[in-house]
Formats: sequence, C-alpha cells, structure tokens
Amino acid sequence: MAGGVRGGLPAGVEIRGEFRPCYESILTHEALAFVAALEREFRPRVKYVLQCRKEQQARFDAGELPRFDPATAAIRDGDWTCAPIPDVIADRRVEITGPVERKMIINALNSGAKMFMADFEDSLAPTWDNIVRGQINLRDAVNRTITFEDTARNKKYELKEKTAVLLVRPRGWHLPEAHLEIDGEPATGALVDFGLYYFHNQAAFRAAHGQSGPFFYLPKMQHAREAALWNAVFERAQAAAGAPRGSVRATVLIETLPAVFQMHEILYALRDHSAGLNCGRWDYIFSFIKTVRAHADRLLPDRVLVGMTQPFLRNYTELLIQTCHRRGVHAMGGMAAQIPIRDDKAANDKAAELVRADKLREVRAGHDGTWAAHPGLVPMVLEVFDANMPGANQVHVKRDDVSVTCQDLLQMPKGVRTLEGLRLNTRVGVQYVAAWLGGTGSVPLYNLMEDAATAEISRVQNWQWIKYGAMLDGELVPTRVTRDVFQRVLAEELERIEREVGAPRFRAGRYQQAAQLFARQCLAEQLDDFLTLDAYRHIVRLVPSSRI
Ligand SMILES: CC(=O)SCCNC(=O)CCNC(=O)[C@H](O)C(C)(C)COP(=O)(O)OP(=O)(O)OC[C@H]1O[C@@H](n2cnc3c(N)ncnc32)[C@H](O)[C@@H]1OP(=O)(O)O
Ligand SMILES: O=CC(=O)O
Ligand SMILES: [Mg+2]
Repeated sequence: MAGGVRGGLPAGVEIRGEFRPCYESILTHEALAFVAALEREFRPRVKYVLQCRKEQQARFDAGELPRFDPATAAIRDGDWTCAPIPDVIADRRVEITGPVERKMIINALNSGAKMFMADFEDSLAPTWDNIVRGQINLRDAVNRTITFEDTARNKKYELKEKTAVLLVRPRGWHLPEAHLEIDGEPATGALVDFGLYYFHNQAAFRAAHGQSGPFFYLPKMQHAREAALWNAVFERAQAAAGAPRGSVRATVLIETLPAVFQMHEILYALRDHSAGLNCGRWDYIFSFIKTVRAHADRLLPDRVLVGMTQPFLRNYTELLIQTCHRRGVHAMGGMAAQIPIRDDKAANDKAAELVRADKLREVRAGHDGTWAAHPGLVPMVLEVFDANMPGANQVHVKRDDVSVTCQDLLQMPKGVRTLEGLRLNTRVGVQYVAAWLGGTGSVPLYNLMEDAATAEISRVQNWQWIKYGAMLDGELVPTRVTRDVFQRVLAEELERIEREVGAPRFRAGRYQQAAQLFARQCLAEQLDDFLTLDAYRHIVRLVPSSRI
C-alpha cells in the first residue's frame, strides 16, 4: 500500500512492498522522485554493465584467463593522482563494519573505531523492512538523534560525544529492489540504497564534516566501466542536490578477480570521488572460483586453508597497496573472520592472536587501515595500527619493490581437499542461508563471522568439487566428490545442525528450505552468479499496488 507517501507517489513509481507508518519520513514524494530520476537515467547503463559481465564470463568459460587490458595501458602507465583525500577521512586506521541495524549502528559508532561502514550488502538480508528501516536508522545516525531501548535487558543506547565517521555500502549492481517499481520494472538496489541515503542526508552530513561527504563503499565491481557508472551517479546526485562536485567520496572494494586487473582504471574512473580501494578478501576468493569455473584444473583446497598468506592473496593485497599509494589514496585492509568467544578464554585468546597477526601483516605491508567485525576487537586492532603507523596513514609508502604479474595473481593456492571441508562448507552454508531467509545477514557460526561473501565461498567450492569430481585427501579408500556423496553429507549435516541448535529452533527456523536452496545451487549444471539473487525471491513480499 502506498497510502502513506507524503505528497503522493511520483508518476511511474509504485511501492510494491508493505508501507508501514514509520516508513513515511523516508519514502517521501521528493525522495522517491530523486531515486526515480537516477533509475531512469542510469538503468540502461546498469543493464549494459551486467551484460558485459556475462560476455566477459563467457570468454573466461571458453578458456581465456583474466589479464591486464592492453587497451588501457596508458592509464596504468600514466602519471596522475586522484583528488586529495579530505581531512575528515585522512586517518581511517580502524573501520568497524556491520549491518544497518539500529542497535548495532549505535554500538559501532561508539566503538572507538575511526570509521563505521554501515552495510546494505554482504551483512544485510535485503528484506524490504531491513532496507527501509536501515535508511531510517542512518538518517537518525547522521542527525545524531538515534537511540535504542532494549526493554528485555532494560538497556538504553545513545551516541557518545565522539563517534566514528559513517561510510555506507549500498548493494551491488546485480541486485534488484523488487518492492519499488519504476516505470513498471523493479528498481536497482544500488540506486535505491544510494539515492535514499544521499537524498535524506547529504546536506546534514556535509554540514557536520567540513562540507565533505557523504562517504561510500562500493562492492563487487568487475570492471572500470562499473566505476565510471558510479562516478556518473555521483555527478548527477551532487548536481541535483546543489552539492560541491567531488564532495562524495567512495572506496571501491577490490573483491572480484577481474577487478584486480583494473585497479588503476577503476581509480581513474573515480578520480574526483575516490577514497581508495579495499581488499575484500572473502568475495575475492568467491570470485576467483567463479571466474575460473570452467577450468577443471583450478580446484581450490579446503576453505579454511585459503588464508591471506597464500601467494595469490598476498600478491593481490600488495599490488593494491602499490596502486593506491601511487594514485595518492588509501589502501584498506580487509576482514579477519574471528570474533570474540565468550566463556572460553583459551579459544578467545587464540582467535584474538589470529586477528592480531592478520592486522600486523596488513599494517606492515603498507595498508592505511583495516576492518574489524566486532567492537570487542577494535582496541586491539587500533593498538596494532598505532604501534606500526605513526602518521594518519602511510600513503607515502610507495611499495616500488612490488612487482606482480598476471601469473602471480592467478597462482593456485596449495592445500588438501577433505571430507571435513565439504561438511563444513555445507553446514555453514545451510545455516547461513537459513538465517538470511529469516532476515539476518551476518551471523556467528563456529566462532567465526559469516556473511554473504563467506557463504558464497562455501557454495561455489562445493559446486566446483562436485562438478569436477574432486578427489578427497585423507580418506582410507579413494573418495571422489559426487552428487551422491554431497547428498549424503547434506543429510548428515542437517541432522547435526538439528542436534546443535535443538529441535524446537530447527523446526521454527528455515533450515529445510535453506538446505533445498543451497543444494540446488551446489548441484546446478551451470553455476549461479549469486546465491543471494536466487535466495532473494524467497524474501520478496509484494502487496497489491495502489497508485496515488
Ligand atoms: C565479507 C564482508 O563483507 S565483512 C563486512 C560485513 N560483515 C560484517 O560487517 C559483520 C559484522 N559483525 C557482525 O555482524 C557481528 O559481530 C556477528 C553477527 C558476527 C556477531 O554478532 P553477535 O553474535 O551479536 O556478537 P556478540 O553477542 O558478541 O555481541 C556483543 C555486542 O556487540 C555488538 N556487536 C557485535 N558486532 C558488532 C558490529 N559489527 N557492530 C556493532 N555492534 C556489534 C552486539 O550487537 C552486542 O551488543 P550489546 O552487548 O549491546 O547487545
Ligand atoms: O566485502 C568484503 C569481502 O571480504 O567480501
Ligand atoms: Mg564483499
């Protein structure tokens, strides 16, 4: 029902999701008109970049491997830099991340981290309610009026005086927003997230941050043409809002294999709006498998063995640092998956040590900052960066020693493939999808943070092993991963999940549905591009539309 849109719906706009009274201040006539204008102008380009992805993948499937594009050598070799970094984000040594959930936003802003990346992406299940409430929460955060009351625990939340600076990550180009139609077609999720946030907050944000911002993180891009599209969106939004050109700044996640060959080009496309690049390691591993899916000789080892010291990942991070520093912008590190473990000091110390080692590696390599998954980790990560990065950043560390070739980026990680790896992928994948279908996009599982990117690794790795009949190491009799082996593992792991979570929670949860969805994806003849695209159909809730 759209009965609550103040000023009525703009022509051609339909709200197909439920309209709750609290949505009124976000889904206004003017805000929807702003989003519709972006959608009308950029929808053809969004479709074009997605079509280009398909064509590029078809070439990889035909045997090509990703490489640096000879046509853009002049950009890679040229002597140019991005626009100077605004003071307010010069020092971003620790960035906490989390979904746009009200209590978590307050906790993250209060965490002591320099920045907070509020996420509509990997860590959010994009139900209509999560999306619109996320916008309400961010608006209240920008205006510093956000509060939360946990009545069950009699606990009140409000902002401290000094808080982290907000960065917002909209959805990737591939995800539609089915609950909002523009001219009869679902809107582009990325433009809805960006458009609503920018419309409601740009002025207040800039007023509070020396006329800089708002700041964004841009996910899952594969090519500089996608960055050029974002750049055009920024130009258009700034002009429409009367905001200074270049006030918006965005950090691009280099989290697909094709994108690592396009880093200079991506920065060049966004050079007036860039705040650097980030090593999105989890999606990068997922994308590595996805990109080489037709190459039977490129099977990855167990997911737990694909760590940041594997040469292909080390090479990617070092090349990213060199690229960013050459162009005068930040090279941000990524997310260690370990989170604090309550009630087990030894395990907690071990997890903290793994995070510390990861952050130490990052700061010593030249990263200007990094991500933390949990407020409990922020002090330790700060300490590591404080001890090793005396200035606000280390953009001056040029890393001219780094020399990385195509082959270095495509080097296969080493390690075993085990039945336990298949089991863990399955157990984690099913539980994650069950949570996602229930509206939660990041969860603690077996003491690790799991989100859409980590779950994707589990899915595509299972698919790859089944598709090519991977031989498992360490079995008494030679064991190949077949469809039957996977089905047996799935049944056993579902039983184990039921034992672990208990029968009542298992029955009330969406585990069976998740298992079906996950299995369909692992067993598909052709690999699906995204787990969440398939799963999205199960969280869409359309209501009869009524135009005002
Ligand atoms: C691949 C990528 O894209 S990585 C980036 C995307 N992923 C993320 O951002 C994940 C962020 N982290 C999280 O979502 C959470 O830490 C989880 C789900 C992994 C674990 O959360 P929980 O089980 O709630 O952890 P836990 O019970 O220890 O939380 C303790 C407190 O810290 C808060 N908290 C935990 N993580 C965060 C966070 N990232 N931001 C803000 N607050 C947080 C909890 O809300 C809770 O608050 P309370 O004590 O006031 O109730
Ligand atoms: O978004 C981050 C990632 O690692 O994926
Ligand atoms: Mg990601």
